[in-house]
This record gives sequence, structure tokens and C-alpha cells, in this order.
Amino acid sequence: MQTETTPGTMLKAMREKPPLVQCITNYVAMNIAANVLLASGASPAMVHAAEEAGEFAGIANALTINIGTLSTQWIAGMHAAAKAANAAGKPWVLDPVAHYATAFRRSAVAGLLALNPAIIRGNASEIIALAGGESRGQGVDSRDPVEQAEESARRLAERQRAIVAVTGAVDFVTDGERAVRVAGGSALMPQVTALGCSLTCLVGAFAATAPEDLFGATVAALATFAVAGEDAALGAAGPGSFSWRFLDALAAIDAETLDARARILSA
Ligand SMILES: Nc1ncnc2c1ncn2[C@@H]1O[C@H](COP(=O)(O)OP(=O)(O)OP(=O)(O)O)[C@@H](O)[C@H]1O
Ligand SMILES: Cc1ncsc1CCO
Ligand SMILES: [Mg+2]
Repeated sequence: MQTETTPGTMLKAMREKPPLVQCITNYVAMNIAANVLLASGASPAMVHAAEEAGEFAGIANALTINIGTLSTQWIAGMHAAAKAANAAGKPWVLDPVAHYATAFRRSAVAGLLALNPAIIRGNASEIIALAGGESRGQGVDSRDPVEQAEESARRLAERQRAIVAVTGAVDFVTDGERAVRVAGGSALMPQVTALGCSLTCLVGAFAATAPEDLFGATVAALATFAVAGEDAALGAAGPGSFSWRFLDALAAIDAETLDARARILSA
């Protein structure tokens, strides 16, 4: 599928042929991430057990791995799935939730980085720390601005030969050479837990749709969230009503609206 790769054309292509996305994500995110994928037009499957994660990665069109609620058994499933995806030539996406917080997480994320994720999506604190910088992060929420993470993102992208997406008020995406910013969204988004984790799963869905343009696929997922976030914020009374309005907004966005409203700026 190599045509004009705007976010809108990718969204349309995804809905025409919904990708099966294996999401190894945390207990907090599982429900909202699955609903985000369904609303966007992809097909989620939360399959993480070591006994089956590798086999399922052979069937799925995309794989995303998030370390939010870790255990030794989950890490075994993550490794099996990432190895199977690599063997099948399917790009996979890493979400390094609070990887700086404990020795267990640091070691888990090092093991996963060695399995060559094609795309890494995290908040600013996570990306700064992953590149070896001084992050203010403690738990799962970012305590650093995205601008502070841009150089870290470039370094990490070069080192890992991966696309790195830093999300926050204005998102930043780089492959180490190219870089863009994606504006939009709403300040209510970080008030709803696991929207970043859900976005990681949506990045996987777009990557399955456009494996030949992973940079464009990442930007398309972020732009979809940015536009849907703006729509959901209209009339939302707070994080609760924002949350359900966000699913409705994702389902309502069409390709033309996305292309007309996406605010993608070269950086
Ligand atoms: N202040 C903000 N204004 C607009 N959009 C925002 C803001 N903060 C975050 N977002 C958007 O929220 C979404 C999730 O990004 P965020 O950086 O909050 O992820 P995260 O910290 O990994 O979240 P979680 O760990 O809870 O899943 C992205 O689409 C991002 O653009
Ligand atoms: C709150 C929380 N704790 C572990 S994972 C997660 C979801 C947001 O990253
Ligand atoms: Mg996160």
C-alpha cells in the first residue's frame, strides 16, 4: 500500500482493512485501549501469557508492548511476542511506562530495547531517562515538558534506529533525522489514565496499515488523537465526560476532517 500517505488516507486504509493488533498492555489500560482501537477502526487483542504470546504474534498484524504493570511472567510473554514479530518481519512498538522507577523496570526495558522495537512512544520523562538524561519522572505521569525531551528523542532514535514519539502538550516525533511536532489535543487528556497507553496501541494499528512508512504512521496516530481530543473537550465537564466523548470523537473522525485539521509542523 504505497500511495499518498497523509494521516487521513492511512485512517481510511485502516478502517477498510482493520488490523488485528496484539496489545501487551497493563491492567489499567486494557479496557480503554481496546475501546480506543475499536472506535478508531482497528481490532484489538490483549494477549500476554508466555504460553501463547509468541504464537499470537505470528497471527496478529501488529504488536505493542507496554511495561505498565509488570511481572516476571509478563516479561516472558513480551520476549516471546517480540521475537516472533521480529522473525515475521512485523514492526513492534514499545511503551516504556515509568521504566526509571525501579531496578526491575530498568532491567525489563533494557531487555526489550535489545529486541529492537521499531517505534518507541513515551511521555517526556520516560524518553529523557531512556536516552540517559536527567528526568524528573517518578511514577507513570510525566514531570517534564516535551521540549525538554526533544534532543533525548533524537539521540534515542539514532541509538536504537527507531522512531521515537514523545507525547505531551505538543507531541514530537523523530527518526533521528526527520522531526515533526503534532499540536492539538486537550489538557484533559493526561487527566484520564492510560490514554498514552491507548495511543501506543493505536500507533501499532497504523504501523500495520502502513509498514512502509512507520514515521508517517506514527504521526497519523498522534494526529488522530490530537483532533479527537479537541473534539471531545468541547462540552466535556471534566475527565469523566471527556473519556466517553473521546471514544465518540475517535469513531466520528473521517479522513477528510483529519487531514484538514491535523496540525503537523516540521521541527
Ligand atoms: N497538556 C496537553 N495538552 C494537549 N494534549 C495532551 C496534553 N498532555 C497530553 N496530551 C495528549 O495526551 C495523549 C497521551 O499522552 P501522555 O503524554 O499524557 O501519555 P502518558 O503520560 O504515557 O499517559 P498514560 O501513561 O497515562 O497512558 C497524547 O495524545 C498527548 O498528545
Ligand atoms: C496508573 C498506571 N499504573 C501503572 S500503568 C498505569 C497506566 C498509566 O500509564
Ligand atoms: Mg505512559
